[in-house]
Amino acid sequence: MLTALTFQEKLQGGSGNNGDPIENKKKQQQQQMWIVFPDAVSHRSFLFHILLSSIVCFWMGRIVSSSETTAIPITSSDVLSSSSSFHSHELPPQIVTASPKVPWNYLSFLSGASQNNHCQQQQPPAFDEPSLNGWISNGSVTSTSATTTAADNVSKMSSFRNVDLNEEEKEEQELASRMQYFQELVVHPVLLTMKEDHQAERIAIILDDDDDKEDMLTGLVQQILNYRSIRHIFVVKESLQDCQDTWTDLSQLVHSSSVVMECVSKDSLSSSSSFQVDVVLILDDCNVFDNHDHDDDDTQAESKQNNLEETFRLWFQHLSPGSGSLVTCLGETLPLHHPRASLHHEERLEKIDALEDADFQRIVEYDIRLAHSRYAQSIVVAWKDETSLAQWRMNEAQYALRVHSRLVDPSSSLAWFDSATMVSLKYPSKHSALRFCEPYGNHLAPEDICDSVCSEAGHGYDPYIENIPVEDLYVGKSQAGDHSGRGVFTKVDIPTNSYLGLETTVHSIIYEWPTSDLYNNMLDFVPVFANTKGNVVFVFAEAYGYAQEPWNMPQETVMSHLLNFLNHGCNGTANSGDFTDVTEFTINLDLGHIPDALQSKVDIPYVPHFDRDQVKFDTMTQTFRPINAGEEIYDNYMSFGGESHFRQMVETLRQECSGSFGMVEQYQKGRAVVSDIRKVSVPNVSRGGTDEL
Ligand SMILES: C[S@@+](CC[C@H](N)C(=O)[O-])C[C@H]1O[C@@H](n2cnc3c(N)ncnc32)[C@H](O)[C@@H]1O
Repeated sequence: MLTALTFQEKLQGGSGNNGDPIENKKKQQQQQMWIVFPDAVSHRSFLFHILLSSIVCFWMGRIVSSSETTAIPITSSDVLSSSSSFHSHELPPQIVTASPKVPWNYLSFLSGASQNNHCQQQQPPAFDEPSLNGWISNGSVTSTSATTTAADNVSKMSSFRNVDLNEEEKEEQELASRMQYFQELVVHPVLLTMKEDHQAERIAIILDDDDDKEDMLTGLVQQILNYRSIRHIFVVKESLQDCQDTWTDLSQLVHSSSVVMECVSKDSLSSSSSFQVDVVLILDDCNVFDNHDHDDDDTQAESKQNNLEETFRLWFQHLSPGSGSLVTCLGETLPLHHPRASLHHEERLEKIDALEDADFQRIVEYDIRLAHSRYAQSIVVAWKDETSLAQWRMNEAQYALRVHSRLVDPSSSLAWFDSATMVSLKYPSKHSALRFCEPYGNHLAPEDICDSVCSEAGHGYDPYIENIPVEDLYVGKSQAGDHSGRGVFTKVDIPTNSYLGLETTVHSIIYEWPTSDLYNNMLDFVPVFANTKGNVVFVFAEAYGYAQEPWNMPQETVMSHLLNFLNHGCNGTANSGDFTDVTEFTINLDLGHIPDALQSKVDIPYVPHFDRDQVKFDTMTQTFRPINAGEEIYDNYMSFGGESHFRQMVETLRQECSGSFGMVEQYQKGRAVVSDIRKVSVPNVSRGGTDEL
């Protein structure tokens, strides 16, 4: 059993809380919702609104002052200052009955002070002044969410230019702004990319006990509370005693939701086997606001490394199976020429090593650029399972949908982060990619990875490799076999290692994994779809595309232009694409997995270079033999089924190379409908064909 102090239990009864967090959050929003008149609203109705609000507030004040609750002489500041000495027997009887564990800040909610604040919020702001109570969304309606302090931070930021502040206040606001930026960029990427059926309910935060970390912790909790799925937040401290300082602010944040906040000591954590969370944020090593680098001596560095491994392993055990993820800081991103860069890089890789050693299957990093700092902070996200990284690779609209559906109130709580920000974070920095293959001590990347991914062509396409434009190619009757249909030939001599039609392959049609997933589901669950015209999209991918699983989820790519018509070179006659020293007839199908040479993914957890360049690798075709003018260009189809259909792909090739009809050929000759093809053949198997030119 975990030793833990529960400061906040579900508030039921007295608070009007019904136990459903979404309902409660909505209810609170409704309580705090206020209307901002759009510019188009006439001045007269605006004045009318002020008048109406004043009358309502006046009467509300009368009602409140005559009620019992105003007898409680507590204001927000009273509450804050008395937090550590609070005892439940000091509560007025009626509230104790309502909820024995009610935090006393609930009293301020009931008190006149709180009601008055509510009324003040009803006052529409003057048009030429920044809002101090919320974030104006599209000039029409706005609401403050459960995380009012987050909205306060935003409004503080918005008042930078307009309000006459002294230096100290300006500095304070700037700090709040920077903090919120960091908090948003740490919390949202990981929560937004949790799998749809494994959204985060339980989350743990580890921060050290520096004074300035208290505000950081409060802000992180505010951001986390934005998520409808969150049920339980654990704050992990050295001892339970350490929670005392921050607890007042924190419990205030969750007071009206049914999220449970709990303080957990590190000791109790290591002795507990039942404690499970979906996400852990380990931010005690983040150097966000001071710019000092703490140089460790060798012994310190070694023990730090051992601790890291232990910590990560411990969290690996406590993370929920399937989708558990860990977020931590990787350190500053120093420029390559910086005098401390090597040492720094060594430290970064040690952390990555520790994560890999703790069994994390996929690791990505992204940079948070802090205006005041010389360099960026690298954040690393590690997942227990290898398919989670695919969630990190969605498009802007998909992220936007998630922001919309997962957050209670994105418009008032997010000042910096949105779906477009997420897109900008989904690729690791060039800095980390460049550094990855550099030899530092024992942290060399595996040699084959360096050869195939890092050093091959650097970033982008290699300027020293010749590109043969599609104008130099033509389509003719293939010489691959009787039923091989059309093929691609060259008008010019092509040297070994040339690119083919880069100018068109960059326009390849990529069915990203969510799209592939969608149409495969449609075919599985709505079989009639296979015989509709809509299925042409599927036929196109099946007949002319090739599969990859760069992030362990199958997706298809179809080349544009005439390169679509490249046929497979049977019996090792391929002269472009993947080079293999085995053929479809000699390859060992009992391997059970696709050979490394045909892999479209790199099977180690952390590969920033590949992550950045994946689309390039998937859309690029190069020759590996010289090809003379007039010769047919052959591809190597053996990898086209991806990992999941590797065996079926090779078996299909064996048949086609023995003279049987290929998929599109059957389709075009009317010998099969696609539903049959899907049954007898396999998804992603072969490119189509016809012998009728
Ligand atoms: C991408 S298409 C290639 C262009 C195709 N030949 C056409 O005319 O549209 C793939 C199809 O070509 C056929 N094909 C490719 N290579 C072949 C080969 N070596 N022998 C027989 N058929 C082949 C298969 O039928 C496969 O479905």
